[in-house]
Amino acid sequence: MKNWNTSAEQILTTGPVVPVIVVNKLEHAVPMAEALVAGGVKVLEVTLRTSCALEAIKAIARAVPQAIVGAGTVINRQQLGEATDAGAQFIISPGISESLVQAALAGSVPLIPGISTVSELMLGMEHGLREFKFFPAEANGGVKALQAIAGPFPQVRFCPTGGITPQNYRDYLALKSVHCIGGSWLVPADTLESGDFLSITRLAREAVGGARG
Ligand SMILES: O=C(O)C(=O)C[C@H](O)[C@H](O)COP(=O)(O)O
Repeated sequence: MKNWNTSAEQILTTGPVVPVIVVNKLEHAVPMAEALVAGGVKVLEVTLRTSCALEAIKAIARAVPQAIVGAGTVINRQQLGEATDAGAQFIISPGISESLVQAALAGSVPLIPGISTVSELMLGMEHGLREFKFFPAEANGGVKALQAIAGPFPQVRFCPTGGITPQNYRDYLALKSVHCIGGSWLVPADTLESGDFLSITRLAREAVGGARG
């Protein structure tokens, strides 16, 4: 039984785009989150790829209550526990494993695992999950592949991620099976590194605006 304090659906239907973020310097975390929120993007995936990622999640959770901050690149039980303790409101994984799903089901925040095959999707569905990341979206066949995979499972919804760009994201959002998309282009490494938070707000605003149009 899931005992999550929110649902994966709630997270993925908050907005059309989820930035996939790599924070290298802790001091960037809060102004970056504020910049994204100012641009209309509330759901933030901070990847556990850097040494300050957990601290970044903690800082955003504390200082930017309008944001819904989650942890990405979570690949095992230990990281799931650490991210939840840091205040992550959801967990995203590039893939799916039995032990990660078990850990998530025993925890308090939603897991959105990555799948790239029908069999992985079925593994998640066996545990009652209905929301998944489709990763790596473009390399795995893009919109066509996702449509084919989703075909037999009308109740399942996705957040495609990996190779999504300002040029192709609307193609994914047009699918009924897609709640939102994930992308790193919303927080470019050099933009964050130079502290150009106005550009981050602009990218967020453009992405949200473009999704509606
Ligand atoms: O870190 C994770 O948990 C991942 O699953 C990988 C990310 O989702 C992609 O690296 C984002 O892809 P791009 O937008 O093409 O840069």
